[in-house]
Parts: sequence; structure tokens; C-alpha cells
Amino acid sequence: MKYQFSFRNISQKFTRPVITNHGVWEIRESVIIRLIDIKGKISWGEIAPISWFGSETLEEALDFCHQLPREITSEIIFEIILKIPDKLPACQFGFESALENLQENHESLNYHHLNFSGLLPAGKAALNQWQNLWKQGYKTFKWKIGVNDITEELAILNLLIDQLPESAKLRLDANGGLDDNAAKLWLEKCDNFPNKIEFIEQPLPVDKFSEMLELSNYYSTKIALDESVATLQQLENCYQQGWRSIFVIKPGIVGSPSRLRKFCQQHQIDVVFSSVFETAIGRQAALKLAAELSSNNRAVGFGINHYFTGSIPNV
Ligand SMILES: O=C(O)CCC(=O)c1ccccc1C(=O)O
Ligand SMILES: [Mg+2]
Repeated sequence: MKYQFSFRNISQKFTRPVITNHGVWEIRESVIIRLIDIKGKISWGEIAPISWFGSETLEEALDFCHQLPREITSEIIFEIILKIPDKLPACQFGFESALENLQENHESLNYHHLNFSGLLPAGKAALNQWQNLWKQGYKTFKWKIGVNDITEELAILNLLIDQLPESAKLRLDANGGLDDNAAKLWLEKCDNFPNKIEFIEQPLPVDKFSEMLELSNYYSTKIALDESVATLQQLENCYQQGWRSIFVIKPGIVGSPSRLRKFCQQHQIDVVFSSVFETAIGRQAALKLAAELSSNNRAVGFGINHYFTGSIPNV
């Protein structure tokens, strides 16, 4: 049995640039891969790296694809996929999920029971955007912080909390952009609204693990690690070091789906699944994992497909 392998680099413009503590993100590039088996059955996969988040770069992913043969026998395809190095986590996800797609029928796919979190724009733009998402059924929102001056952001948070309906929940995502003092200010503030704030995501940079562990023991507002657990190795590491609060998992860059399943089944961790702004191809594979492995009924950070202008290009 033989598989035909091909791939293509695609790029899409965000409807509105994504602004985080890391800067302004305007264009999403990824690699779409295609496997065709001998019967002509086609399966897609997506490699959507975010190098500033700890995955490989797009160039490294493309280099990996370039060195693969265009025709792969079934004996070696599993070999290849199992041997993708850990420094290429987005490739591990793309290839393994493409192969899984070939092996199963799609009717088993059902993630309609999941709740979704909607992503608000940073800054005061959040104040006139949540209504739109609320109308579409979102009850959980995520707002980026650590982007503007903290006094200004804390004032916007007050307004946002006043405006949001009783049952709405809010997550704050600092993308590692706070210092110790700012993190404490935010956590103190959030402790005053225990029914409104679900958690603060990645308050401090990745190298400040023990400080975040300390903060999570001191404040009642939950802390979710995101950048700190971008890949499976990091996830395993933070778990070993005693993290028992929330873990954000971005399947698109975390690495091998089968290894992720194993980890989640072995350890009862509190997880939030989240997108890497992938196309419908990566999204479907990621949501499948979210449906299987989500815990505590936490909303998944996958908004709707309104991130990009235009439709998904032909591949
Ligand atoms: O998690 C979500 O709710 C949306 C996705 C998201 O915020 C995100 C998307 C791409 C890269 C980084 C992040 C992030 O959580 O920091
Ligand atoms: Mg985050």
C-alpha cells in the first residue's frame, strides 16, 4: 500500500489584526498537507506553527515537508510520523491527525456539546464587541491584557464587568506580559469578582514558573498556564513540578495527538483547549481532541471561523 504525499503553504489575513503582548499579528500562514491512499481516499492535515509561542517556525515545518518522499509506503509512513522530532510539534500534530483521518470514518466526529469562548479585541474595543458575540450565543469571553497601560486596562475591566450579563464569564490573557507587581494587582482585582473571572492566563513569562506556582497558591483566582505548556514536553514538565491549576492546550502546536491523549488519560488535569488560528482542517482535528479530552466543562477557546477575511483557499 502506498500513499501520495503533497503539501502547500497558505496564508490568510485576519479580519482584524490580533494584538497581544507579543505584538501585532496580521497574517496567518500555515502548511496544508494531503495524503491519498491507494483507493483514492484523501485526507488533509494542517501544520500551523507559532514560533513566538514555542513551536517550530514555518520555515522549519516546510523544510521537514520538503525532505519527505512524495510517495510513502504504509510500512514507513507510521515510522516517519512516530519519529518526527519533538522540536517539530506542529508537524507531529499535522501528520498524525492526517493519518488518523485516513483511518477512521468522520461520522464519529461530534463536538456539538462543547461550549465555546469568544475572543474579544484588546483594549477598549472589547467594550463594544462582546454584545455581538453574546448574540451569537457565547457566554465566555477572553480579553487580552498586558497590552496597554495597566491603569487604563484595570479601568476597562471595571466597565466590562459592569456591562456583561450576570451569567457571562471572563478570562484574561496576559500572554506572559506582566511583571510581578502587575500580576499581583490583576489577581487582587480579580479576587473581588470570583463569579465573573474564570481565570488569568499566563500572567508571567515562561521562565517564571515557580513565581506563578506561588501566585496560584496565594490568590483564589485561578491561573492557567499557556505559553509555559505550549508543547507536550513542557506540559509534562510543569505537571511534574506540581502545577495542578489550569493547563491551556493548543493541539495545533502541542505535538503528537496520541501522546496528548495518553497524558490526559493518565492525569486528571484541568484543561482548556484553544485554537492557534488554524483553518477548518486543523480546527476539526483539534476540536476532536477537545471533545474527547476536555474537563470540568470548560469552554474551548475556538471562537467561530470569523478570524479570516474571505473563505479558506483551495489547496
Ligand atoms: O484561546 C483562545 O480563546 C483563543 C486563541 C488564543 O487566544 C491564541 C491564539 C493563537 C495564539 C495564542 C493565543 C493565546 O491564547 O495566547
Ligand atoms: Mg494564551
